[in-house]
Amino acid sequence: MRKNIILSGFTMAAVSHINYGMWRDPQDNSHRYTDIAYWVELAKLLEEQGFDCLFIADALGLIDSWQGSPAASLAQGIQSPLIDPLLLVSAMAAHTSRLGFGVTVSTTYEQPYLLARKFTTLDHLTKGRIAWNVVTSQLESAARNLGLEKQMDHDERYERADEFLNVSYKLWQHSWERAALKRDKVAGVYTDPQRVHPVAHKGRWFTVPDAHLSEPSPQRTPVIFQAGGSPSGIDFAARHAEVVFVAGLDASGVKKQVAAIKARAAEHGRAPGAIKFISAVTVITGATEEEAQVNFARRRAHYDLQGALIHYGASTGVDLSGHSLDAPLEWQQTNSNRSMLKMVTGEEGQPRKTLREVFQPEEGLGRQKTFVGSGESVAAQLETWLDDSDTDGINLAQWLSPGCFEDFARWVIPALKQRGLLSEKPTGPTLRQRLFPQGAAEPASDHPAQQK
Ligand SMILES: Cc1cc2nc3c(=O)[nH]c(=O)nc-3n(C[C@H](O)[C@H](O)[C@H](O)COP(=O)(O)O)c2cc1C
Repeated sequence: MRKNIILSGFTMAAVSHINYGMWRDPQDNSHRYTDIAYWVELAKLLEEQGFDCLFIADALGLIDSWQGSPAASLAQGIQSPLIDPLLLVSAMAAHTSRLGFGVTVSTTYEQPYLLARKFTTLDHLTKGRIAWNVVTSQLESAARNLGLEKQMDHDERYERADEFLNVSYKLWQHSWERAALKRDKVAGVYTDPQRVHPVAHKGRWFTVPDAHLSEPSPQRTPVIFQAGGSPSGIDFAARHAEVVFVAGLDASGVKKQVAAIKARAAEHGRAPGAIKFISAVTVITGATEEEAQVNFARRRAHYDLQGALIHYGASTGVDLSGHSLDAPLEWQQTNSNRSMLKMVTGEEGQPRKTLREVFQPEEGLGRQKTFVGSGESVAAQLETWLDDSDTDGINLAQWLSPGCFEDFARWVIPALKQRGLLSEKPTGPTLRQRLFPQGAAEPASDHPAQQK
């Protein structure tokens, strides 16, 4: 039985993430996303209610594949305007002591030497509570504005990501011995230079000859989160991820992805249990079943179906503006997010779903698994979902800000506790030790970060 499920709050530094249209609800606070007090309040709320981390998605360009223009996404606030999530963390860290922060950064447009320093800085400032959600990006608009004519090829992006992480591991794990830090005021020696080593990396994408610029932080390597489930994404996750964020409409589909990643991880020599899995879910709850249904009706009244299609089209590289809601979507090889596309088009030979079935289901809100009901009812549904999908926790999508987290904390968390699903919350000092209570602050010995 699960005794310690992972609770992560899922949002983006924008007025609307995947809660399309909710910003119009008078009770919603997302419009305050440029106010640091908004983020501090959110972090404090999640920490007080026992969440393990705040997971912040990101994108690097405008959402412009709807009729070839960003006009609709700008008008409807679909993931634009958008600010930089990494810059929010230190303020939230200053007001919390236990909450982890999983921040999305793409390997396609960064340099490892610079990004490794940013994560080391945040690991120091959070005292070991930072995680990196490693993505390879999916938007043509990002490529165009970051020096490329078009996106790098899908699988090539993962090859670059693999080298990116290997260089980063050298900087984080192998460049500085902890004993290098003397801090000897009398002798006037801060660092023993003999114990700081150049990483001497020369690869296909990156050249980093020298040592890491920052001293080692509590976790050294941030906890590695990953999201992306194409064959190359699965292989990447199996090698590097410690937490995988899986997407899926049904438990059996998610379970298959989990099994595929676990099997591949074993081939890479990683121990069973080396990777934890979370999936995105939406929860609409209340004091009673009736109140939950009233809240659900209210969310549906604000739900922006076109906004959902605008975002999904941009992520998958398909312009859905001319596509009938009642026609199934055909699989096509795009250079964007392939697992997200397959979620709707299905595998060859499977019955395919229409856009309406996926994005405006009777019982849900958009393409996340949705649970509606009283706290006890949601806790029961969640337990079944975790068992059937073989996942370790949830990434709870923020539908009403911050009301949906408050409702979850008030009604669902006590019911989860009663079921024993939160009965062994670890108190380890770092995020990695809370996620893997048997382990250390630094990555496990079978993780590639530890291989020289
Ligand atoms: C559940 C999930 C969440 C994702 N979140 C992000 C994100 O926040 N930002 C981003 O650039 N890419 C995101 N991606 C895209 C992937 O991380 C990946 O970099 C790329 O688009 C290829 O995905 P694929 O392997 O599924 O084809 C996400 C993918 C999945 C499946």
